[in-house]
Amino acid sequence: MWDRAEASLEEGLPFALYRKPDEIEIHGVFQSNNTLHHSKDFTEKGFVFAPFNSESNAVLIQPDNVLEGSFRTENEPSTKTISLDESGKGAHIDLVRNGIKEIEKGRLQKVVLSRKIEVPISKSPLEIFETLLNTYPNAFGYLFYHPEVGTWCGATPETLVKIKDKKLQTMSLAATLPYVDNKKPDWGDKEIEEQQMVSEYIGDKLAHTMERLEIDEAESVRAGNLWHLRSEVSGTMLPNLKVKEVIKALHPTPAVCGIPTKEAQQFIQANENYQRTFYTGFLGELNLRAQGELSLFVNLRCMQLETDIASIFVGGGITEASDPESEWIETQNKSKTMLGVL
Ligand SMILES: C=C(O[C@@H]1C=C(C(=O)O)C=C[C@H]1O)C(=O)O
Repeated sequence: MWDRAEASLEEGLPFALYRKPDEIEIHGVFQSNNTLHHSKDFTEKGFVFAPFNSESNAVLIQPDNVLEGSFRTENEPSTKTISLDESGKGAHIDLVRNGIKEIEKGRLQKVVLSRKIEVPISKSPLEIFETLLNTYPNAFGYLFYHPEVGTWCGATPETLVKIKDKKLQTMSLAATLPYVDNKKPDWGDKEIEEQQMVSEYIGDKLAHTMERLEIDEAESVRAGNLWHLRSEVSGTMLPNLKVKEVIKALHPTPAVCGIPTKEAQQFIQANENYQRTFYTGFLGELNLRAQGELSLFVNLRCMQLETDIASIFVGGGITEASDPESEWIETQNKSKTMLGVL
């Protein structure tokens, strides 16, 4: 599979390699020509790669060749010290301040604001991906390539939605604290409320589409060097509900956009200093195992790889209680997930 991926990179042919959280199998979806396909309604078969902007088309890699292999994780001792760069601090703090002002004016309840960090790289995409798989066995790890889209990889802790036999699973994931050895996180009211907002939003969005819907209590989950708060959400879809409607209801959730969605989207578009493209979009398996079965993840803790440079994308949820300096530190901490594999 690795040779095949290497050859596809050389020949400019699209593919995706991925490993689901806590699994050992690696899957490869390879397309045998370089056409740029899109998914119209998520009934197609393949690997989907969708941008943040829900109005734009989702890219589809057609499964001309599907390969499976296993990957034995070697726990690579992390000898690396990650050096963080303070450039971009002023701009990010201003962005967060503007977000807080907008919330104070009553136009928004929450908005997720992000930035892009460019770093030089010397490793190949496959080398980076291998390190990523070794470093983050609990994440959804992927490497995506399409000559017209670019090369992306990531290790995301967040499920957008899984569907099988009309049973649906998703999650409300928000709030962040750094991981400290042998210590449980001590969540403040700001974090607890921030995550509850996401849970309530998902509940409201899905309620009318489900026969039954359960939202679990929030629990602390570790994602690399970070903690998050997560509630698992599960339900049974109404018989005639289409997958497209579920995705439309869920993407983008306030874990990556804000509340209300449209106003938050507009604020992000007008104020962030770059284009998110596929960061905070979603990706994963579409009808590959069975029609109506999918496993999609939110594109977080990710980066776009170019020949000598990687662009790492990081953001955080802003509410009225946010402190701009802490939000800057949070994005610095989040950047360590990808910096750690370069
Ligand atoms: C936006 C990101 O992460 C999201 C935002 C979080 C937060 O605001 O605390 C936590 C997890 C994710 O839902 C990111 O990692 O870039």
